Amino acid sequence: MFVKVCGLRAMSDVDAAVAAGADAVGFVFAPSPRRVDAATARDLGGRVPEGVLTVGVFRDQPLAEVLSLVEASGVRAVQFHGDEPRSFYEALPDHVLIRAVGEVVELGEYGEDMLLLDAPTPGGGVAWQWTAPERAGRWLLAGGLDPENVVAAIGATRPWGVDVSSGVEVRRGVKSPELITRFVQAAKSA
Ligand SMILES: O=C(O)c1ccccc1NCC(=O)[C@H](O)[C@H](O)COP(=O)(O)O
Repeated sequence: MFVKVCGLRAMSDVDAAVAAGADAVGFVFAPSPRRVDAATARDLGGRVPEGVLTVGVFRDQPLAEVLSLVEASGVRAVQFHGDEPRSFYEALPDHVLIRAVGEVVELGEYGEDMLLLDAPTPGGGVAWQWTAPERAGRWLLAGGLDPENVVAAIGATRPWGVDVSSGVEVRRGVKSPELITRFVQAAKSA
């Protein structure tokens, strides 16, 4: 089970995610209470071992801004959370690409490496009618997951991976190392 913890802003949270066995850590560059600048993402990403993916999260930002933040932060993966066209994906041939969608689409349509099936409001902490795509593949379930419900959610949809943000926070934008640890361990045990 691939586990991504998103919206990290503090070293203690990155360390907790890595220690618990997370496969990816996300830094939000889109407008959000969780937004970080490129220098912060670079510092946080520098704490992460080679095998853990650092992901920059964007939503409907201009391509020039995306490319500049990706370069300055050094993230190895990019997650598009808006209506970014295919050309945005084509502009990043050397990065792992995650396409966030609100409904099931064919994996790889835009050249993405993974799909992320999410609630309509990203990072909103609201569970939706979790549904699995008909075809298996590299897709992540997201939206309202937390340490208490992630095992059942995985059992119901059998995703390739899961992604969490609000469910490991004590308040919006403030993560809890303890909740991060519990979430990653629960997802890995499912
Ligand atoms: O987290 C945000 O504030 C955010 C803002 C704009 C675009 C994407 C954003 N987050 C994307 C994520 O990957 C979240 O982890 C995912 O939507 C799940 O969020 P949650 O329901 O809070 O667990």
